[in-house]
Amino acid sequence: MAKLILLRHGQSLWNLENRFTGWVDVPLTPQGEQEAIEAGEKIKAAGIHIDKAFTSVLDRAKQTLRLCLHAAGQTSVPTEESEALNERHYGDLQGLNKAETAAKFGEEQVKLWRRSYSVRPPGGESLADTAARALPYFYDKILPEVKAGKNVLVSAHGNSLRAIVMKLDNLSEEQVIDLNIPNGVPIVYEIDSEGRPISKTEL
Ligand SMILES: O=C(O)[C@@H](CO)OP(=O)(O)O
Repeated sequence: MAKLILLRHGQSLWNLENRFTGWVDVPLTPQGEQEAIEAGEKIKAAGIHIDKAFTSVLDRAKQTLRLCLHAAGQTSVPTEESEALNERHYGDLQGLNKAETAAKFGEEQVKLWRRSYSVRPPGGESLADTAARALPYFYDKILPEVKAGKNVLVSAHGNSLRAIVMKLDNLSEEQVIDLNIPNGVPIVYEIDSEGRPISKTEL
C-alpha cells in the first residue's frame, strides 16, 4: 500500500528563539539540520522509497527536504513546491516572542491564536484559513499521487500539517486544539487506492 509521509521541518532559528514565525523565511538551526538528517536515516532504515516530494516555498521546509532525501540516499526525487503548504501566516505576531506575547495578552488568548481552529491572530490566518488553501492543494495535487500507488513525502509546517492531519484523522475543532506536530518526525500513513488512511505510525 502506498505511503504518505508528513514531515514538519527541523528546528528553525525562531523555534529556538521562541518567536512567532509564519511566513518569515528563517533557516534551520544546526539541531534542525540534524533532525532533518535523522528523519532521512529513519526513512532509509524503514526501506521506504520516495517516488514524489512536495514542499512549501519556505527555506526551512526546502532545507529539511533536501537534507532528509540526501540522508535517505534518494537525491533525484521529483519535487513540487507550493505556497499552499506554507506555515499559517501569523500576521502582526510574526517576529514577536511567544512568552512575551502571552505575558501581554494572556495565556488563554495566545492559546486561542495558536491552537484554535477558527480564531485569527491579528492580521493573520486562523487554522481554518490555512486549511482553506492547504487542503485543496492536498486533495488536488498530493493525494492523487498516493492513490496512484506512489510513496509521497510532504515537507511542511506545524499548522499546514495540522490542517492535513485534522482531515486524515477526522478530528473535531475541539480535538485539533491538542494536536501538535513535532519537528523532524516522519509521520507515515498507509493510504488505500480510495485515498483512505489505513494506518498511521511515527518513525
Ligand atoms: O511560529 C510559528 O509559525 C508556528 C510554528 O512554529 O508557531 P505555533 O507553535 O504557534 O504554531
